[in-house]
Amino acid sequence: MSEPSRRRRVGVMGGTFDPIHHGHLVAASEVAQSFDLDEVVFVPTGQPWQKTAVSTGEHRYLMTVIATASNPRFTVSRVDIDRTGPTYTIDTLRDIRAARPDAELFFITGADAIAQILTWKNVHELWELAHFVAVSRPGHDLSISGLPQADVSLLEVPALAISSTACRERVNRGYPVWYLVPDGVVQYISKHHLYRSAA
Ligand SMILES: Nc1ncnc2c1ncn2[C@@H]1O[C@H](COP(=O)(O)OP(=O)(O)OP(=O)(O)O)[C@@H](O)[C@H]1O
Ligand SMILES: O=C(O)c1ccc[n+]([C@@H]2O[C@H](COP(=O)([O-])O)[C@@H](O)[C@H]2O)c1
Repeated sequence: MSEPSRRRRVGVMGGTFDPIHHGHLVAASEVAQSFDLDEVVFVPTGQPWQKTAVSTGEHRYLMTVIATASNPRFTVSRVDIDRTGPTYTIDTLRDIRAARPDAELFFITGADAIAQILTWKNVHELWELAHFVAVSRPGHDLSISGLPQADVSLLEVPALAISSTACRERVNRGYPVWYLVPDGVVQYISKHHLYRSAA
């Protein structure tokens, strides 16, 4: 008798990625290992409605492509930057599911993002579309109290105290971001003069 075929397991790493840094990449890599994922799709936000003054979607998309290019399991989706209006994860997951109807989805968030999830649009429908994996992040308590235990997992990942905000501020002050972000992203930021006038 043949074994039932295993469903493809796909991680979805949503973020503004302004810029993408090694904290994002380590989080995705650790979840891929722990949850036996076949692919992690990085999805740069289009218009993140809880943030202000972000770089253009094209800059953030291209930096994400550069940062993930060397990992054969990492891909990048344009679904959020190509959709007009504010970015909601409910739409992200519906679009990713439409493109991969047979896949089991795992949405990856940091401790700070999961703490805010009850403010997200249609939060109670999110659990039907994906399993959520909340990863540890320095400076943030990792807790899922108040969230459905069966739909959210916690994962401790190597602590990288890096944020996009700190990277932007460093560039703005003329400090290096080598080794905080991938080398190609350092060069992209320099080539396009990102983060120079406003952090
Ligand atoms: N160093 C990190 N360790 C673990 N998770 C992280 C880390 N940095 C970001 N994340 C998670 O990655 C996702 C996308 O994060 P985002 O693109 O907003 O980066 P950020 O560094 O938090 O940006 P900003 O400083 O501009 O708010 C979120 O779920 C966030 O919690
Ligand atoms: O769906 C929402 O209402 C919602 C509100 C805030 C953030 N999110 C998602 O959370 C992910 C991380 O967002 P951010 O703003 O921390 O980069 C990203 O995929 C966002 O689209 C989603």
